[in-house]
Amino acid sequence: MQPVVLVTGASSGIGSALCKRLLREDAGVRLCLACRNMQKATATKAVLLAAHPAAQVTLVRLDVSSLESVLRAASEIQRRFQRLDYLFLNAGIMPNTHVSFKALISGLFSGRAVHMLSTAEGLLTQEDCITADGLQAVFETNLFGHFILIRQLEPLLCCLEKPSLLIWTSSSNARKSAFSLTDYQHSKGKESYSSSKYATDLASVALNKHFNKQGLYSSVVCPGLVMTNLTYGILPSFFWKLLMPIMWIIRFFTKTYTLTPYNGAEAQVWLFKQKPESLDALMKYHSCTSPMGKNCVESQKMDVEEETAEIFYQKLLELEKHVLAKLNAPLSPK
Ligand SMILES: NC(=O)C1=CN([C@@H]2O[C@H](COP(=O)(O)OP(=O)(O)OC[C@H]3O[C@@H](n4cnc5c(N)ncnc54)[C@H](OP(=O)(O)O)[C@@H]3O)[C@@H](O)[C@H]2O)C=CC1
Ligand SMILES: CC(C)CCC[C@@H](C)[C@H]1CC[C@H]2C3=C(CC[C@]12C)[C@@]1(C)CCC(=O)C[C@@H]1CC3
Repeated sequence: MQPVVLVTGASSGIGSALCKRLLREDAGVRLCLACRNMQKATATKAVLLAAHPAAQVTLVRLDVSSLESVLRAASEIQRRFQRLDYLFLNAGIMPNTHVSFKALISGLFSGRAVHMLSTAEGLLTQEDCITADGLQAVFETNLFGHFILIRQLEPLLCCLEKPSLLIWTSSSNARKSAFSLTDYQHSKGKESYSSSKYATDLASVALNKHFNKQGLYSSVVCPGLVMTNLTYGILPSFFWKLLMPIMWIIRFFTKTYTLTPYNGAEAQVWLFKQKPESLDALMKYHSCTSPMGKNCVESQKMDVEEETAEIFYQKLLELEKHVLAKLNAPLSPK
């Protein structure tokens, strides 16, 4: 049986490159692109089919920042497929971002320059907003919408005979100090992206604890710094083009400047080839690119405590109960 793979945010950047690479690995995969913009999704599908005319590529409309859309997409996916082998939780936003050039310049002359350039620690702030569901947009898009999707798709994901794998696109910008259990949506701070990505790491750890015995595994990847619409929202694309020679030089000091979506998808493609049971729940898998442009994957232990992950998971379940009751929707399966 050919694996069924669903990718959220497949219409551009890392998600779209991942789809291309998955078909190159195994032209028989049954690929479902879950996207909010059907025009962009159709264009991506056409590109995939041009390279692999016999490929099985379908589309499903999914806006992870709308619970109604998530519930509709989940029931459509359940109608179409009997199981899901891989679920790539990749859609993400980093809206209204400001770069602190003062921190950048002083950081460049400190002993932490390489760390700063690979994690963006202390460099970025965001202005977040509230969605129609009454949740913080970055939290709902990057984490909670995906969490509800997983919970709704449990019947397709939990099978002891054949394990399934969740693969979250996290970030080197995930930071413990940006996250708080008392304000896990990050409504008060200005680092909603860092907080949402740290929350992703916590959720993945907790999902492993609760679902491994049911045949569902979860892993986290970090694509490195990649030129996509997300990064073009931080600085304009012409600016990035000017910076390109500097970024190639930075590659001599850190392998995290993967720069292209193809390179950025390395860890996701690597995970696709692993046995879910063989993965370490506490590791983050990083896409890396050498100065010569050679790709590899490196694993690094996450800065996550299992007790915090469990408390956060219980909070996510409480919020799920609350929002589903508001929508008059049945609770996800136990
Ligand atoms: N670029 C980078 O340097 C890094 C990126 N990442 C992560 O990689 C992931 C992919 O981002 P990247 O490829 O860089 O950026 P892109 O902006 O190119 O891709 C983001 C994708 O997510 C989709 N998306 C955004 N909001 C929603 C939503 N509400 N519902 C459904 N889909 C949505 C976008 O859809 P649409 O095309 O309609 O906008 C797009 O397909 C993100 O999770 C990001 O945080 C992590 C580390 C570094
Ligand atoms: C190349 C430099 C001389 C100048 C670029 C400075 C900053 C704009 C960038 C330095 C580190 C970058 C970074 C990201 C965005 C751009 C930087 C802040 C990310 C936050 C993008 C999204 C992620 O998920 C992680 C990236 C970490 C590094």
